[in-house]
Amino acid sequence: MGKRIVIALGGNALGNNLPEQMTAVRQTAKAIVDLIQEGHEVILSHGNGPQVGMIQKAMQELTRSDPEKYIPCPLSVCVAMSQGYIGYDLQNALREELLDRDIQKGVATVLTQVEVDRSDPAFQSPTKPIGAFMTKEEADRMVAERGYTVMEDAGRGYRRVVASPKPKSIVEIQSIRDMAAAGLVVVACGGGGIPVYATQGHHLKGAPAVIDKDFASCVLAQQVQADTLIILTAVEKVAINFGKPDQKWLDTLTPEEAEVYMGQGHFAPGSMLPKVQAAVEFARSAPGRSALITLLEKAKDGVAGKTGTVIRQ
Ligand SMILES: Nc1ncnc2c1ncn2[C@@H]1O[C@H](COP(=O)(O)OP(=O)(O)O)[C@@H](O)[C@H]1O
Ligand SMILES: NC(=O)OP(=O)(O)O
Repeated sequence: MGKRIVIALGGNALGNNLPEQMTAVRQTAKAIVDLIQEGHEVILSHGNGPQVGMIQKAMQELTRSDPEKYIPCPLSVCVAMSQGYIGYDLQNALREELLDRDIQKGVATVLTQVEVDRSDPAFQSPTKPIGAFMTKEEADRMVAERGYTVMEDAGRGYRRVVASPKPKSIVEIQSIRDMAAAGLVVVACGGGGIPVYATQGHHLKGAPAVIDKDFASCVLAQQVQADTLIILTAVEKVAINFGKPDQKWLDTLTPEEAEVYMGQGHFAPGSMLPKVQAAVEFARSAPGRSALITLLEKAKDGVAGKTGTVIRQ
């Protein structure tokens, strides 16, 4: 029987630049349409780290070129632009793949706002890497010239980091539910959602942050009553002792086991840790719910129980 599945797409599903994204989304669309063809209802979310960094840098260069003509562009607006641009490529790749297989199904991207807490301590300590990788020298220059906060990102180089508050609720959730109920493939909560907080009355104000897409996808999966949250990334399974001689790939994890491993530092912060945290929170949110972490091209096998790491009670 078909399941309702929320799929969070990681960086390798989108690539790091415009041409890479155009190519990557074709493979991504094939993996997703495989699941749709098997009768599953799919709601998609995706990351935006490289893309939002690129957009933000471009907007900043514009302002630097003529500060009187081009006023600074808030980070929340850059997130909205990244949702539009990534949604555009995903929508088209999915549309094409569905038509090629004679599946009559619409695809729609929802520009999604996600509420955060204005007093979230994350605003005071940036942790979310965005944009391209830099050498130590490039990073030092950006700190001096632009006032960036930079961090070393999992042994891969230096990146700018911005605040990443926790998602509380999804503003457009009813529209997402309605569109999914109407049979559309919905792309929502891209880049973790446009971070906003409530001010006076019904007004929502954009926040200078990038929400983690795995945490936002967990909220989305709960709020659409999904059966499964699938986090697609660059590894087939989650490991303990990752990258060490005694590395061990995990087929299943209970929330309790995951907590023990988290406490022992097996999952890297900013990469595997938020995925495992999101998977645990979803698995615990209601009986019968499970999360799967696997490779994009293994999504179908993972849903069939043949591979990936499954997190369930
Ligand atoms: N314990 C672990 N098990 C598996 N992968 C891990 C682990 N710790 C860190 N990783 C790394 O985390 C990466 C996934 O994180 P990241 O690349 O940030 O995700 P995304 O796919 O969302 O862009 C994997 O490709 C792997 O290199
Ligand atoms: N917003 C977000 O989590 O993006 P990445 O997955 O690209 O880091």
